[in-house]
Amino acid sequence: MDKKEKILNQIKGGIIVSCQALPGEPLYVEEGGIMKLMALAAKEAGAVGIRAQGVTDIVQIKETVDLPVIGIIKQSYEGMSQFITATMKEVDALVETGCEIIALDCTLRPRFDRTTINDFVAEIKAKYPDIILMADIATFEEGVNAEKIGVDFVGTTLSGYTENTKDRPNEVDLDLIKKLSETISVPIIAEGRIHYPNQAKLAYDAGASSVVVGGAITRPKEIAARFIDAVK
Ligand SMILES: CC(=O)N[C@H](C=O)[C@@H](O)[C@H](O)[C@H](O)COP(=O)(O)O
Repeated sequence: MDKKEKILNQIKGGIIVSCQALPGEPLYVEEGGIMKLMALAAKEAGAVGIRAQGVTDIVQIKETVDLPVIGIIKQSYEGMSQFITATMKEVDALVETGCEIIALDCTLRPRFDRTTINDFVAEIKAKYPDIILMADIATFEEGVNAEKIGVDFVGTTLSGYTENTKDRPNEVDLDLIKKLSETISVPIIAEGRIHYPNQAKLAYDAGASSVVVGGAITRPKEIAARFIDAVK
């Protein structure tokens, strides 16, 4: 069994917990320390993988739990909408951490340097032939394109967060999961706006191979707000 197949088997059918806090969020600590504990809690609960942001958190999480890690680096660049692992600089840093999968923005939005996502993925694969990539996409067309350029997983992460998808309901995009899973053969990772356990189940019913849940587990401010809004 090759590395990719092994990871797919590890994460298939389970819950990957996204453990992220960015500067400005209550659980963000520059020197880390919090997200590795979130990852430990996730692992003890039976999570099959972790998604994490930034070198500090990824390294600490890898020292704490022996689960496959999907690594990203969020970095904004002027004049560019992409901010999840947007350039080779972030890919290089993620490879260095040893995270098993690297996720990157694979939307078809224009890029600041006038390159295309197809060129960028080709460049990454030429530099790191064994790399395992997850494409974070927002639309069906982007998922189809991501398979064509040879990514290993397609994630619905960005549905609802781009100009042409911002009107979609604030919940998991089951239609996108279903349509993609009926069309492409690359495994689909359902991610984004899964707030309740039954939505994770519905994502599987729609054809996902794996499911990422973030804020509903690891962002207490978001969870508290949901309760507070409900009783207003
Ligand atoms: C759009 C964007 O920047 N998404 C990020 C991607 O890594 C994270 O902020 C999300 O928490 C993650 O995708 C999990 O989604 P949710 O927290 O909704 O379960």
